[in-house]
Amino acid sequence: MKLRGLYAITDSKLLADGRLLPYVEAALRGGARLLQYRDKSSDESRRLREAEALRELCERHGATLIVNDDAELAARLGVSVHLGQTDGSLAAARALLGRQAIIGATCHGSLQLADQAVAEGADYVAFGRFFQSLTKPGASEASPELLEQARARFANVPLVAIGGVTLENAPGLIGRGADLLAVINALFAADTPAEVERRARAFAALF
Ligand SMILES: Cc1ncc(COP(=O)(O)OP(=O)(O)O)c(N)n1
Ligand SMILES: Cc1nc(C(=O)O)sc1CCOP(=O)(O)O
Ligand SMILES: [Mg+2]
Repeated sequence: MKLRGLYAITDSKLLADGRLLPYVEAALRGGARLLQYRDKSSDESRRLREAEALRELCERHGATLIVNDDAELAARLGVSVHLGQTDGSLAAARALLGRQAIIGATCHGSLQLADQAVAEGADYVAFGRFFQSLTKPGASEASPELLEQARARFANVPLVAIGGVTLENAPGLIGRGADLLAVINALFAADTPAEVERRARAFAALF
């Protein structure tokens, strides 16, 4: 499967009070290709329930579900995983999830971390944050030039750009080589599902 396009990431505050499923479905209708379930709580039964519901939505819309941080939950559901630098080893996740799963890795602003992640079998590498992020203001920074360097270095590895991505700054990231734009606030901080769908369509049309 070609990894390119809008990569929507859930947020437990923006998608509270019954918004999770209608807003995610709107993003998928609008063309999001990947969906990351990002929930930092320790409520295991709610996490399982929500992830199962998201898997069903993704299946219906031909999108790929990726669980943030938690390779065991991903294995339980038979889906994919995204791991940060302190979220466990990529090799262990591969052993748990098998060859079919997509395993993504956070590489911050570092080509060296990306080299390591690719050597350990990551299916994509994620760089960020490129801009001010309302969701994760303290995330370490990456420069847009880094994307160009990564593009030149990794011909066949999909590159994800994350952190403060908006419809305004997205074309510059794609122009520098991003294959996937990972977006939370600029997609889901919306008053209605219709607005989420409109934004997702606009992001998807950039590719
Ligand atoms: C696509 C994508 N890129 C980067 C991250 C950040 O991962 P991490 O550094 O582990 O931070 P948390 O998201 O777990 O707070 C991501 N989740 N997705
Ligand atoms: C989860 C996350 N990781 C980042 C990183 O740089 O690694 S930035 C980020 C938050 C992305 O949300 P928004 O689109 O609202 O800025
Ligand atoms: Mg993490």
